[in-house]
Amino acid sequence: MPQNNAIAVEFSEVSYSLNRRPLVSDLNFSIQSGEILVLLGRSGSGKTTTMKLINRLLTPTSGEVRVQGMSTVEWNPIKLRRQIGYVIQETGLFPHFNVERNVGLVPSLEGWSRDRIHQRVFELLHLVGLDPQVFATRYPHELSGGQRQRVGVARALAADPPLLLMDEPFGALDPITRVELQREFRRLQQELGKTVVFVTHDIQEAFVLASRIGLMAEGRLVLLGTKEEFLRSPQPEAQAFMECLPKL
Ligand SMILES: Nc1ncnc2c1ncn2[C@@H]1O[C@H](COP(=O)(O)OP(=O)(O)OP(=O)(O)O)[C@@H](O)[C@H]1O
Repeated sequence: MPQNNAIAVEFSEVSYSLNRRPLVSDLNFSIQSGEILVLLGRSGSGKTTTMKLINRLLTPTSGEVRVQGMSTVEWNPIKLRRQIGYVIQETGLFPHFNVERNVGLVPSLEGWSRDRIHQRVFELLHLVGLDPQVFATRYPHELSGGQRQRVGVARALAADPPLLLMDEPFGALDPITRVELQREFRRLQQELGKTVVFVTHDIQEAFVLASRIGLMAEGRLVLLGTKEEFLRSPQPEAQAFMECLPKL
């Protein structure tokens, strides 16, 4: 179905308002297949809203978001979301399902056989660095925060979606586990070649992960470019973020 192999997602003149108050405005940008686009911005700048416009948790007030060349409002929302893995800070794991059932959820909704699901879950747990023999039967409350995030990533990858949306997935972790997961995630992404949109307000995380950084301020995309372009930019919000770097 992709009409343009190079472009996974395209925002065209997109604005979204709630009670006439614009939450994001005039978004015009494309996400290339296989890149990690990091949306960076301070709290309330519109990052999550932008993300939710991709998987149609929100629809634009004006303009169009195209996924694989087709407007999100033309997609069947269920089919659209099956193309898109979603990882959020709280992971959204079901507390009464063990790890195997949580990771195998989408494949089971898609009608895979039990054997195939079992095999896939074990493969994915390996991939995210969890021993399936140890973790498959555990429940979310029996895991550390970092382990839960790994399960969240495994679940998002389960049905092999081409696109991953990750909203502050490592935000609640201690700094060492966080850096570890960032590095592993980057390696995993290179290996699997997924397109990733990653939301953070941490400039260091943006620099570790990004193919390109999209900087948001007050609901607008004020800069979109490589790390080098970001470093050279005179844009005041980019400068403000860079001033945070030495403190780290
Ligand atoms: N359901 C809602 N009702 C009212 N205002 C909302 C709603 N959702 C978001 N907003 C407002 O929209 C703006 C953008 O929110 P958004 O969650 O996209 O920001 P963000 O950059 O992801 O922030 P954070 O880093 O704190 O998660 C904020 O001012 C927020 O208060």
